[in-house]
Amino acid sequence: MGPKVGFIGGGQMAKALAGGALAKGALQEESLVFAVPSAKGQEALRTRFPAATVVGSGEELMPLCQSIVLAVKPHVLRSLFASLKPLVKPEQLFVSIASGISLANLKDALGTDRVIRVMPNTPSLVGTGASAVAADSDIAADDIAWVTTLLESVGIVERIPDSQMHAVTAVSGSGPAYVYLMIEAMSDGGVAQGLPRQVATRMAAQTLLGAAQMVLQTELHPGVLKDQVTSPGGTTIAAIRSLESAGFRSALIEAVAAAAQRSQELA
Ligand SMILES: NC(=O)C1=CN([C@@H]2O[C@H](COP(=O)(O)OP(=O)(O)OC[C@H]3O[C@@H](n4cnc5c(N)ncnc54)[C@H](OP(=O)(O)O)[C@@H]3O)[C@@H](O)[C@H]2O)C=CC1
Ligand SMILES: O=C(O)[C@@H]1CCC=N1
Repeated sequence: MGPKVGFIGGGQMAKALAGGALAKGALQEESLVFAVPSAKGQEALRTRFPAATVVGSGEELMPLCQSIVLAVKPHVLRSLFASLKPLVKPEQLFVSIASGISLANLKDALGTDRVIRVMPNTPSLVGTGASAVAADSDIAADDIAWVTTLLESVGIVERIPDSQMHAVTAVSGSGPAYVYLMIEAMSDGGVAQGLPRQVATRMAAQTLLGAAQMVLQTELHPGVLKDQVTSPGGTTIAAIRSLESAGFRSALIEAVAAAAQRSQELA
């Protein structure tokens, strides 16, 4: 068994990352330690990860782990810094997934330079995550490699400067929610046209998946791919005309701007 990997926080995102990495063999369940305060949360983690260690607080977890993922809500993390800082050892690596807390703040609050900031997203659970990694230039190559390998086991990874974290949070961190909204709405449209709900949702979801794969695999501009679907005088251009008049593109651009602004406010 390798060095222990701790998760302070065991909610949606910690479970998505740990579950996805376990499924790909990038982490071993016996090496995992989770810290969550509630008995209910602890029980859920013991059921989900029976070979992992579950403790009640970050202070208990700290001495057990070599690498520690900070996976609590940003305001909770801020409240934990004072109790975690005295327990930090120079050999420990910290990986924060909390939105809105900069690398500089994290390093200052933890009293160590061995900090990497990551913005993952929930599709990591099924191996199709999109994660951005920010680290200062003095971070060891081994530390970056460990985090990158972990995240690549659950999806794609982009290295970005810390200053772009608000933008990435708005596009890929929060982005799955926008896509679920679109799938739900397309499904509603299908139901309105007489399709059974299950058929409509499966067709809508697979259509988004297929279109996304076309963008990633062909590397063609999305506009070129859109033109390939759009026959002159056909059904698709009728739908696009309707979407444009409803401000579909502008709504998405403004949604990303709103999320980025909220990320800045939370910082
Ligand atoms: N959800 C998402 O799509 C994404 C989230 N993030 C970031 O990930 C972080 C976690 O988000 P998410 O997983 O959604 O949050 P959840 O609300 O799902 O989980 C929060 C977890 O924190 C635990 N917790 C609360 N207080 C403490 C404490 N004092 N010590 C240790 N653990 C505690 C909770 O335990 P209990 O249940 O016992 O209260 C729970 O397990 C956030 O900072 C968020 O910004 C980043 C990218 C995407
Ligand atoms: O909504 C949030 O604040 C978090 C950050 C990115 C996704 N969920």
